[in-house]
Amino acid sequence: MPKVLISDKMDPRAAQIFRDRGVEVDEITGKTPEELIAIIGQYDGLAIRSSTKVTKAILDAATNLKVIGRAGIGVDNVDIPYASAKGVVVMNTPFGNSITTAEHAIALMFALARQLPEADASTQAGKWEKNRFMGVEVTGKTLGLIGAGNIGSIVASRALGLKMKVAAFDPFLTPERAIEIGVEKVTLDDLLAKADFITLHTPLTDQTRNILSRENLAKTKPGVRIINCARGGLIDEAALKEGLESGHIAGAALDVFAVEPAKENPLFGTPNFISTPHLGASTDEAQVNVALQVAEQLSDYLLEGGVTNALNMPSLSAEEAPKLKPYMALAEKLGSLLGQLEGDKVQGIAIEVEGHAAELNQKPITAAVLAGLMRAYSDTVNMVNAPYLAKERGLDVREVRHDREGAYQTLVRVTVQTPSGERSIAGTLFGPEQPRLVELFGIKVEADLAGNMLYIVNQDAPGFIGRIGTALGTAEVNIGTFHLGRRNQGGEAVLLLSVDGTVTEPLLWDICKLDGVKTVKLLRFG
Ligand SMILES: NC(=O)c1ccc[n+]([C@@H]2O[C@H](COP(=O)([O-])OP(=O)(O)OC[C@H]3O[C@@H](n4cnc5c(N)ncnc54)[C@H](O)[C@@H]3O)[C@@H](O)[C@H]2O)c1
Ligand SMILES: O=C(O)[C@H](O)COP(=O)(O)O
Repeated sequence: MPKVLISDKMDPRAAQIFRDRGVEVDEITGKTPEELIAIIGQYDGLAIRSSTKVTKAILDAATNLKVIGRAGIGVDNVDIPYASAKGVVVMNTPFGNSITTAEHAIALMFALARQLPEADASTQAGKWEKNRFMGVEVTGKTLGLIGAGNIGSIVASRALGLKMKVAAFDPFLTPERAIEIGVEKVTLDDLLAKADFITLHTPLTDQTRNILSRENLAKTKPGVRIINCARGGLIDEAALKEGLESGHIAGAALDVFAVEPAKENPLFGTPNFISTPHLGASTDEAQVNVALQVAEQLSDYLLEGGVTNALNMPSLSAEEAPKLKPYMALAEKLGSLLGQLEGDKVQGIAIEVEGHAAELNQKPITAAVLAGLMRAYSDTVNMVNAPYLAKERGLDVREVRHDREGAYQTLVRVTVQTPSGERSIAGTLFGPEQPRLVELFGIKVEADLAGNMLYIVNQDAPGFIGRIGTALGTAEVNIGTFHLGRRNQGGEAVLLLSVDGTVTEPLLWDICKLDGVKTVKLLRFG
């Protein structure tokens, strides 16, 4: 039974789903990194929100970890490149809290427009300062949206409902999508110049870090009000404070901070500044959504191999996973055969699919070929990290999908480029889940790739098979299966034998010395 740790506070329904699906679950929240390191080794899955920082040290200690699920959107608390290198899938729940966060941004916009927190504090202090709190209407004002993805577009729809104009800066927003969501697509400078309110909805990346820098804040319209419910680090907090103090910025509301938890922050106490403690996703509805989703996603992966909303692996629905499973087994075996025969000589690889295989998601097939190939020289490689390791090695990977009907109902062909030229092998599925090699370097064969096998290239000649049988028999090595193929009569032939018992180095040498033998190699398949 796989075992999952929930390490951040989550709706209790998450734990219930794990149990109902047959996954053991522990809820241990509020641990220090050291405490987490001490226990993480026993878990196959980790369910988190934003508090748990999944660092290199945690991942190094997580020797059984297969998947991390973020009940929420932002995954900047997870070292994704390192998780990928370790073969750990990282998933999030990209839509579960979008409405809630968009509503928080709108709430903060109103709080700024009418100075609600200050008015509340003053009233409850018995001051009744009716003339102090003069607000602004939002109707007819321009809302500048930085980032028009899931949350940004929901904010836009709410703002349009409030009769605001919405101008959006988002380099990835197409003109068609801008029309669809009713916003004007503008440059950042345009937005800064015309927005009465600015709201941020981008992830924190190298491009967005400090997007509201001192220089850009200076370009904003006098009296602008700024809202950030996305990520700390998008705004220069010191420059924001100065802008508020000078009056150029009429108000700012931050839900997120450069350093969290923000126990101390230079902005605290600044006039017209409102803060909430990263509450964007904190509604009953959103927390139920993300908790249920993360528990289902992690269970799907751990129990069935289904991959949803992964950030470092192609998606694979729980429905698709069983169809792809035999193909991934075939692909892994083909990759493994080439890895064992060609090893680190491989410079490029092409994975072609035809027939039934061409109707499926090709990414997992490719990942399985790469994992099999690279396992020849790395035992930590798996389907998650194989594409990354291949890229790191500078391996040129090509995927080809053929519509044509070939001799087989379904076929996966793998061709590697090596300094001595191209080498190609192909496999199919028999009946309907049995991986079978059907072509080996241009020679038709029909072989299961399983257990210990001997690969022998020889000159086709009478009596050769008898001599191999005698050599193995003398060494008390039993032949399990026997597959033979040849280019033409008397030409090059390939022999694939599955063997029981140990094939020693001296035995390999004895076979090597037999008349007509060109190559002998011991292969192992899992
Ligand atoms: N405060 C909270 O509790 C809370 C809750 C949920 C999400 N978030 C955060 O909100 C942010 C947005 O979430 P989302 O679901 O809308 O993400 P999303 O991926 O759907 O949208 C992000 C948008 O930012 C755009 N973008 C990327 N780089 C940009 C750049 N350089 N300039 C302008 N736009 C750029 C993208 O094109 C995309 O449209 C994320 O950072 C997420 O972590 C915060
Ligand atoms: O990215 C998110 O989903 C939000 O930042 C929510 O974070 P939380 O789950 O810690 O509230």
